[in-house]
Amino acid sequence: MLLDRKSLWPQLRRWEEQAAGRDGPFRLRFGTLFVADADAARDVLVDPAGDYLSQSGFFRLGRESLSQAVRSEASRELLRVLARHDLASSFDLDSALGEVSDGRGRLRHQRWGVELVRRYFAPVIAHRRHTEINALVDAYVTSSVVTDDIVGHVLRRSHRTVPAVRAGLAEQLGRLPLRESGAQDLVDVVLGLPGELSTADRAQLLQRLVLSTVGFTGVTLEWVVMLGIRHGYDTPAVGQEQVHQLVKEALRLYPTAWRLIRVAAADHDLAGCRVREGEHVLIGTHAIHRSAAVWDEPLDFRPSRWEQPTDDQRRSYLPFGKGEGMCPANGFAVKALEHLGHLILHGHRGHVRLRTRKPHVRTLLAPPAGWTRLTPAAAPDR
Ligand code: HEM
Repeated sequence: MLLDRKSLWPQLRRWEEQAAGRDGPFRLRFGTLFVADADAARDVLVDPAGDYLSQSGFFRLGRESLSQAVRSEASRELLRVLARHDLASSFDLDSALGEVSDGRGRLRHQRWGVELVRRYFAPVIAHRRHTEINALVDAYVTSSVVTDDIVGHVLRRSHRTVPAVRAGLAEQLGRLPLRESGAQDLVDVVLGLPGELSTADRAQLLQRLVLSTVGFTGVTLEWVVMLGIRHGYDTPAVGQEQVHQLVKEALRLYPTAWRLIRVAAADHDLAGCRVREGEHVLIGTHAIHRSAAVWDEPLDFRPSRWEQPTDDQRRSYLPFGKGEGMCPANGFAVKALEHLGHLILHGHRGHVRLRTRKPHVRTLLAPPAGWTRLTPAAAPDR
């Protein structure tokens, strides 16, 4: 059911329809509680009563999350690393686009965004001198992030190359000294994490950080560019503010992180529904973002709705989660998307060809299969 190779998009649409007809959380066929209401989602994510296990999608080893203290320190360190780099000035878009296009100059969906963002974030992920680590990160991005998390060809297990990549990263990390003068990249961040962590543990954490950094941002970039082209934003006249609204609206209608999962730590009530200890709760960000009770014409792609969002809309907007597990890099990710989105749309005319109209949903909610072609705008306008 949930684990076959197909896109989960029809399933998501069914859940959205079910949610529209209900007043509160409801159980899915396989028992998980589905939450499609912003207030209930906040109760779970912010969790003032401590009813849920403290979980992290990325700061974890296997299923075991790192302690909240370590996660907070790691998030702070991550933000310090991000602040050290001026990615906007060091990035060469044209050569990156050339490298990620196929032999016929096309950008293939469910792949190109991740490969481009991998290049954009290269100085953040690992310094250029870490040649081996960079080669392993590249292998991980193409084999596992694209294949497992976006396209989803593999059932349950990660791609067969993942253990070898992890072992290689562990070996490389084991050779590096801990930097005394503060972290410069994600390699330093994982090396500096406190606690009894083996190099294999640190390698696993590095992989998850690469997935969060590159996977989510890359897929969102594909949405921004594809929707931007379809709605006429691929013009030298496009402004930063328009791209800002475009990014916000892309993340509303197609939230890359389409669901957040938590496990109940104790029996309790949630929005009138009894939740049992150990039960899984799935917060359907996509359903919250498409609720007709909150958004006018929710299925319409309308960036102008962000000119004056209501309080209710602000509260119901959760593309980066909420509470202690919220994405620490949310502001940074939006800035990167605005920068890249503007660079691409301002400097090119685009053409999109889709093989299907339906988004592709696995771990991430990605654009439909197909491709985008970019043609540089006339020289004086660039
Ligand atoms: C559009 C891009 C992005 C989206 C949509 C996104 C989304 C999310 C979401 C929804 C969560 C919370 C998961 C949960 O509560 O279960 C999260 C957590 C996280 N994100 Fe992001 N993210 C993005 C970009 C980034 C980037 C660029 C980085 C790093 C530079 C990053 C690093 C992290 C980390 C480390 C966590 C775990 C925090 C913790 O558990 O304490 N993310 N992200």
